[in-house]
Amino acid sequence: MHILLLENDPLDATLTSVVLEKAYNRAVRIARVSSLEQALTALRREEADVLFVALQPAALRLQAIRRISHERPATPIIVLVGEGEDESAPEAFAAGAVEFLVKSQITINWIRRAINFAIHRKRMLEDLRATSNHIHNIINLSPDAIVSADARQNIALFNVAAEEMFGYAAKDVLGKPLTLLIPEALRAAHVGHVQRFAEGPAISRRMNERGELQCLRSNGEVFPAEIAISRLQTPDGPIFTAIIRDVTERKRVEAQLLDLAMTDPLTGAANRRHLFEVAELEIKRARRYGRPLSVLALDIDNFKPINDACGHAAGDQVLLRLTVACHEVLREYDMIARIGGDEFVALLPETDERRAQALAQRLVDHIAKIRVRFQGKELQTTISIGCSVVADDDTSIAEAIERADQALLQAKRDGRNRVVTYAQRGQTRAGTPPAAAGTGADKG
Ligand SMILES: Nc1nc2c(ncn2[C@@H]2O[C@H](COP(=O)(O)OP(=O)(O)OP(=O)(O)O)[C@@H](O)[C@H]2O)c(=O)[nH]1
Repeated sequence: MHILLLENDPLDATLTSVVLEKAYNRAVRIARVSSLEQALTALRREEADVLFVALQPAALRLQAIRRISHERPATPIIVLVGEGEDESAPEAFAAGAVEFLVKSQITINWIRRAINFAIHRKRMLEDLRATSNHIHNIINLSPDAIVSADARQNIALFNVAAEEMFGYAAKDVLGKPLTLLIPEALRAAHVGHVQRFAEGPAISRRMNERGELQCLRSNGEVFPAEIAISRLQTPDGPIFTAIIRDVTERKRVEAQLLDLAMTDPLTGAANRRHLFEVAELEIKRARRYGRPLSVLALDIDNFKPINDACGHAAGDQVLLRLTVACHEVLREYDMIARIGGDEFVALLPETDERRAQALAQRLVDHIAKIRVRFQGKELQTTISIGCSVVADDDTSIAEAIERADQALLQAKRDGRNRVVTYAQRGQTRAGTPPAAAGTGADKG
């Protein structure tokens, strides 16, 4: 056992040394120093198992404890004080001492127990400090924001990821209300959530069914986040810790994927799958309310020569412009889908045969007037359209599209740039002839 004794009263130093030697049957090495600097020099040369600090007056003693525990955090410090100095114990512990003895009360057993306790306690404190540093590092390594709030819902912990996510420095938000991180409109609901959680039996859970919440950055931006919270009971009341994941990017990708799954990448029109999904719902709605539903099958006339003469890129521009033209003529609740190379289908809710034919004719007329500019050239095209109405006994939209296709073929045979409507019993009925395009058509 190696003990360092920092004592500026030589007589007391001798008395303490005698007790220590007796306590350890002389199996102890005691080094005596009388000033803080000497103690530090001795400790730098050789670590002591225990350091006794018995300096007088109290201020000198306190200063020594502070400095040594700062510079030599692993050294267990036992404070020795004179009679009547008991009240200085809390200060000594706060400064870093682990044990406190009054000189006149020292006995052999007492000092042995105090040394054992001091060594043990110091080790525990060191372990605690290492664990706490470790946890602190993990918290700051986390890519998710970790934010704790005290019982009054003031921010008590704000990790590095939280600083980046919310745009605040930890020092600026510690002690501030947690609601700082919640959009104003949701603050009351949030406080309710936390209160219900505080009163409930669970110690950890996701914030709501989907664990999702809207959060607020310092620049006012609202972002979606996934949140899990836990509650820790402490003597000062509960502490709530939230792990917050910014899901903005994930949501964006999800929306993009959803969009990709529903749309044709070249034109942005709906794709076949989406058309069929929407058509199924529209058919149900039309039957339930006894409303008409029509489909148009559209195809560009002589599209191949455009591709052949001007290249595929020029053809793509025509397809794109055709889609835009459809949106210009059709109503907001109509749907236009690209189902093949230059084949489109329009789904027209609340539209009977006459109105479908009129809309189709407007589309044919509109397209005929459009000129698509491509690399200094002006491309002109026309379209042909076949119309059909969804019949009561149709099992899917495919049957109505099939009939519209037959009418479309007839339109092609009749000379293109026109509308033909499929009539019952396989008949087709021509719409407005091309010569009269743009005149006499019902404008819907
Ligand atoms: N630029 C471009 N062309 C495409 C695309 N998909 C298909 N095509 C072309 O579209 C043309 C389709 O031609 P068809 O519909 O068979 O014939 P058409 O020349 O339009 O003649 P009609 O339909 O009889 O009036 C072919 O040349 C295909 O190569 C595409 O994504 N981009």
